Amino acid sequence: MSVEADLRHAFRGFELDVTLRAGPGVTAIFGPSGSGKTTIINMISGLLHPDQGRVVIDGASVLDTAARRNIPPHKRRIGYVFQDGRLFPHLSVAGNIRFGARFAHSDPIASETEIVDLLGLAPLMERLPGALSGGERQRVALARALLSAPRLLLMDEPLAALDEPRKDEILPYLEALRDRTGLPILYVSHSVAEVARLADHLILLQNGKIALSGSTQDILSTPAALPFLGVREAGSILRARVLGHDPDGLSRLQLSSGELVLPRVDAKVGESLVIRILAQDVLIALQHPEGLSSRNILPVTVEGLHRGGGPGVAVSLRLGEDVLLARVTARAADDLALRPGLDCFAVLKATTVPRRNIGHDHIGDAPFHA
Ligand SMILES: Nc1ncnc2c1ncn2[C@@H]1O[C@H](COP(=O)(O)OP(=O)(O)OP(=O)(O)O)[C@@H](O)[C@H]1O
Repeated sequence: MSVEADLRHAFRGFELDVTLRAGPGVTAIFGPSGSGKTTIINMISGLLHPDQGRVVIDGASVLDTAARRNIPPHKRRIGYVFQDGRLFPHLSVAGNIRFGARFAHSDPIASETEIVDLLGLAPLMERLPGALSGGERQRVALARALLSAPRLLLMDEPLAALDEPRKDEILPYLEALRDRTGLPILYVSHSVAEVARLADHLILLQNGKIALSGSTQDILSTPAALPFLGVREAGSILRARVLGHDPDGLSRLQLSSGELVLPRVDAKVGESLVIRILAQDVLIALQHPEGLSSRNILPVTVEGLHRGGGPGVAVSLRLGEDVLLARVTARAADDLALRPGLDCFAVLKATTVPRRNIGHDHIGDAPFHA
C-alpha cells in the first residue's frame, strides 16, 4: 500500500509545491509552524482543494485536477486522527469505535477484536469519552480510524494535546499500529523525539517545499539537517539489540559496532531497539580516555562536519552501520583538528538517555492478514 501526492497551491504570501510518496509504515512530515504540514494533510484527505494536484492512494486516483477528478473525503478511504480525538461525547467507547465501521467500504484491515486488543481498549468499551484520559481518548480515535477500513492513515499531531506521561503511554500503541497494520501513515509532528521514535521516513518541510527527505535514521544523522531540527533536539538513532540486564541495574546492548551500557531498559533480551542519542550528549576524544566514569567509549571515524552560524559544529561519526551525531564547539573542532577520515572515540554518558528516547524497532509480530 502506498500514497503518492503532487500538490501545488498558492495562498496569499504562501506557496506549496511538494511531491511525496510514502509506503507502509510511518512517514513523518516535520517542519516549523506555517511550513504547510496541515495543508498537505488536508489536501490529501480532500478537505482542501489544491490549485493543481494529483493524489493516488493504493493505486487508485482520488484527485487529479488535470482530469477534473475529485473524490469526496468520505470516499477516499482515509483514516484521519486529529490532535483532540473528536469523539462523540454521548457514545460509549464501543459506540465510537463502531461508528468508524459504518464508513467501511470494504473489508476492514483487522477485526474489531483485533483492533481493540491492539490498542488495549477491552476494559474501556462501556465508558463514555468524558471518563477517559487524553491518551485513552486518542487510542479510541485510532481504533475508530482503523475500523473504517482505511488504505491510508493521516495523523495531524495526534499527541500534541497530551502531557508527557500520556505521550509515553500511547507511543508503544503507535509502534504496534505501525508494525501490524501495514498501512502507510502520514504523521505530522513538531517533535523530533516522536519522529525519531516512530517514523521510518522523514520529510522536512520549509516554507511549503521539501527541504530534505529520506530514511529517518539518515536524515537525523545528517549534519545539514541540524538547522531544521534545532541544535538542542538534534541527535541520531542507533539500532541496538538487548544483550542482557546486569544485577547493578544496567542493561548491555549490542550495537552494529561495539556495545552500549544504559540504565535498565524496558525490553527483553534479544529485542531490537531504536535509541536516540542527542548530539549534545556525545563527547569526542582523540585517544581512548582512561580513568573516565563513562562506560560507553566507542571507536568511531569522523565522516563529516557542518559549521552552523553560531559557535557550534555538528560532527557525524561512523559507528559500524550507524552514524552518531556529535555537537562540539568550533574551537574544540579546530583544537582537535577534526576532519573526515580521522579515527577517534565517542564518549556517551549512560544516564543522559531518557526512557522516552528508547523505542521498539519494528516488532516481529505478524501483520494483520499476513
Ligand atoms: N485556508 C487558508 N487560507 C489562507 N491561508 C492559509 C489557509 N490555510 C493555511 N494557510 C497558510 O498556509 C501556510 C501553511 O499553513 P499550515 O497550517 O499548513 O502550516 P503548518 O505547517 O501545519 O503549521 P502549524 O505547525 O502551525 O500547524 C501558513 O502561512 C498559513 O497561514
